[in-house]
Amino acid sequence: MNSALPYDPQRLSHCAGEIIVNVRELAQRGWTPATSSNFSTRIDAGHVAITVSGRDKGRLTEADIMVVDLDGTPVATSHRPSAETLLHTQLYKRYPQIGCVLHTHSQTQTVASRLYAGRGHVHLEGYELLKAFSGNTTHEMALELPVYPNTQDMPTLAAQVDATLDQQPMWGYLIDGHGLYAWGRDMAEARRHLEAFEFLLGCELELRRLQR
Ligand SMILES: CSCCC(=O)C(=O)COP(=O)(O)O
Ligand SMILES: [Zn+2]
Repeated sequence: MNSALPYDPQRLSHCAGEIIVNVRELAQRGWTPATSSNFSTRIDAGHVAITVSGRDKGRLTEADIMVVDLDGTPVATSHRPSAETLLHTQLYKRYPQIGCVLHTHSQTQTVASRLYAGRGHVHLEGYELLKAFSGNTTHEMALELPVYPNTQDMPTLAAQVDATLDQQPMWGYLIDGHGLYAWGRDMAEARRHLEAFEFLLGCELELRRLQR
């Protein structure tokens, strides 16, 4: 380990590479329009690799990934971390086993967040794809995906997320008119959860359209 840094730079390089490759694929699907979205992976118990604020997430390079501690304070960099860093670090702080947090702004996620904001959640039931969420072994179950009001006040939003996590385990949530957060123990699991939410929200929107 480089003694000048409180984290392993090789581990940061690995995390950055993983974010770049995966986010490029998500961006190609149109899930990160207009510099939106943010992404992070855990470096170690006290440090997180996260995207720099305002960067084009479809064209990320290692220079677009920085380090914060679990309070969201930049470490050994003058870059500004994602405006939504607290929504990432609250999960790493609360769950030592969480290794990756992904936030995207696909059209499906955003439209669903608008339609279900009044209800406060999207009810997902009976889908085989519910088994994509770790811990679920059958389609014979229901999952409530929370929808929180959008705000620029991250501590308020984080407090609402924490209040839900006190009541129920979950792998993601929507923010009204904004997008989706999903997470997992590593990039593969977080991405599986993100893709499952995207697919299931698309099914719910299509069902609504057909039932009109
Ligand atoms: C232009 S998108 C508005 C901010 C946002 O919702 C987002 O996901 C990106 O913010 P960041 O600071 O992480 O670039
Ligand atoms: Zn966002």
